Amino acid sequence: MSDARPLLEVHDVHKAYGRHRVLRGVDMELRAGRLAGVVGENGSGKSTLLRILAGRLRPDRGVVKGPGRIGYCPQETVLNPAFTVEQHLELFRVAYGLPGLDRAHELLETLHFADYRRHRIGTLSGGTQQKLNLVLALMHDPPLLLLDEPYQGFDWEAYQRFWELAGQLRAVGRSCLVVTHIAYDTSRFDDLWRLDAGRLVDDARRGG
Ligand SMILES: Nc1ncnc2c1ncn2[C@@H]1O[C@H](COP(=O)(O)OP(=O)(O)OP(=O)(O)O)[C@@H](O)[C@H]1O
Repeated sequence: MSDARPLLEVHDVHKAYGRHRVLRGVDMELRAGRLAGVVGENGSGKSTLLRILAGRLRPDRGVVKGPGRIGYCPQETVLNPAFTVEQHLELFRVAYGLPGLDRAHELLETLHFADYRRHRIGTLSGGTQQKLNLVLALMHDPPLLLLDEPYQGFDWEAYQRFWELAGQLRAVGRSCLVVTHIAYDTSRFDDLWRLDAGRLVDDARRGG
């Protein structure tokens, strides 16, 4: 596959809530096989931007061109507390039109929570629910993943496993865009932007 065209192109995106102008001309290009980060203070508009990129929110102005299939992992989990992990996988399998759950089960192993397959969501810790949230966004193997604070609630081991998984995805040409207010570990990203005053600026503090 040619790498010439960006996987995601964002041009001059604006969004206001009433008079509160949150995004004021966001530009971005993301290529295949990249691990990208957007950092910014609480309330700077990171989740708003991600919702727009995921097609969940309409911008007031501007253009977003992305792949047809996107994996979106919102900050708040969208899980039903009465259903088990496996029932969630089955629901999403049908929604995505997948023939089976091999990839989903592989992801449970990678994130180390296969033992919870028959557990109801209401009995799981916040970190384990977040792992399922990630698997649901990933199980149809989309070329682009939009992850909003994906390691929220993770312990150190889960955090390491998340980055291993992100590395594996990058190696096979998938791209991840991670939104976080935690600005450490930024050397892990190939591309890093800071959302500041409604615009994305290249973050010069990135290491590596
Ligand atoms: N639906 C909404 N209606 C009105 N204001 C909103 C709405 N959603 C977000 N906002 C406001 O827009 C601003 C940006 O919110 P957003 O959640 O995008 O920021 P964020 O950078 O993701 O914050 P955090 O790091 O706290 O998650 C905030 O001031 C927020 O209060």
